[in-house]
Amino acid sequence: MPLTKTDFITLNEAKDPQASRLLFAIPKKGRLYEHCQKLLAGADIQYHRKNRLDIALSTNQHVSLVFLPASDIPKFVGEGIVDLGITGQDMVAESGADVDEVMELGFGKCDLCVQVPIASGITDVKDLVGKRIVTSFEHLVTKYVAQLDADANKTRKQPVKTAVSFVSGSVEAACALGLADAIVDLVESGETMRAAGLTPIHTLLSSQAVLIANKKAPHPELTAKITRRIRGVILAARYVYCNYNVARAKLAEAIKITPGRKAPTVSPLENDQWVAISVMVAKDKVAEIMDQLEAIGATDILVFSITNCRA
Ligand SMILES: Nc1ncnc2c1ncn2[C@@H]1O[C@H](COP(=O)(O)OP(=O)(O)OP(=O)(O)O)[C@@H](O)[C@H]1O
Ligand SMILES: O=P(O)(O)OC[C@H]1O[C@H](OP(=O)(O)OP(=O)(O)O)[C@H](O)[C@@H]1O
Repeated sequence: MPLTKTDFITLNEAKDPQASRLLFAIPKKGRLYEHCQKLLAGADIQYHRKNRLDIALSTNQHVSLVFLPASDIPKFVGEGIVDLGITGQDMVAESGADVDEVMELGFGKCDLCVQVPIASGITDVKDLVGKRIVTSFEHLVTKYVAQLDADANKTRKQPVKTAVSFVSGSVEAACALGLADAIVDLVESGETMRAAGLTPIHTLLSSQAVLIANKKAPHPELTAKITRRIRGVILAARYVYCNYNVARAKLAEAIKITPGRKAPTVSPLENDQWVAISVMVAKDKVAEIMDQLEAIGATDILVFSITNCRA
């Protein structure tokens, strides 16, 4: 049985008679779990989780971590049972929960796609009208299909209805098992889809992990502090720190290549024909940028990873 707000309050008050802690929901397993562990460590939210317990009190912040299924987190946050949470945008959309999306976190990226057997030859979602669709995203798909049916029925004498059935996992097997003509499921690398002989014909939404908050959450200062810390960790993961020397005559070109987030730091060298530049560079562009710097004669190009930052 899920823990109720009363359970949390009892637990909090027993541990902390001064004030209740901020309740922060984290996926208890699955694709987002390890990323969340890294985020918490980067934000220095320390805790000790006892074996099999789904609540852990932070030892250095006024926070209780609550480990929940990713699919339940939007509802818990929306209803104010917990104050903050991390889950996928797909889960937020499916739940219909009214939450504040505070920040995209840059991991857990995937698309929710309509997929059909390659052998079916179907290329248009309109051809699924009146057929059977299996999915774990029952609400989103029912809404989507209702619109498809409504459009199709405008021009039909006999109205048709597309059937949507729910399965909780292994959705990709539904067509091969004869349960469905199409499925709606998440796709990242496409490996699962291809292995099941399926092909995508439409994307319902693109998703990534997000930090969500209850709209009337108490503890606004602590929420803002945690948000700032998480933003710092996310930013640090996207950038590297680059240091290099370049001839003063090439400074303008160098700044064009590495403009930095605001502007690069330019320091004089003992040799006044040269300057040293320190600058943040997007991690996914660093190799290209190093090539360009070399091409203008920059030397001693060093790249460092950033463990944390505030920008
Ligand atoms: N292949 C994938 N690549 C990237 N992100 C994914 C992938 N599959 C799922 N996700 C993201 O991770 C979230 C959790 O998915 P996961 O399969 O880990 O669920 P789970 O822990 O089994 O969930 P639950 O037990 O709540 O059903 C999804 O809602 C989605 O946002
Ligand atoms: O495009 P891919 O990289 O293959 O990823 C897509 C798969 O990942 C998710 O399932 P997951 O592996 O988390 O297991 P599940 O089916 O038990 O949810 C999703 O439901 C797909 O099946």
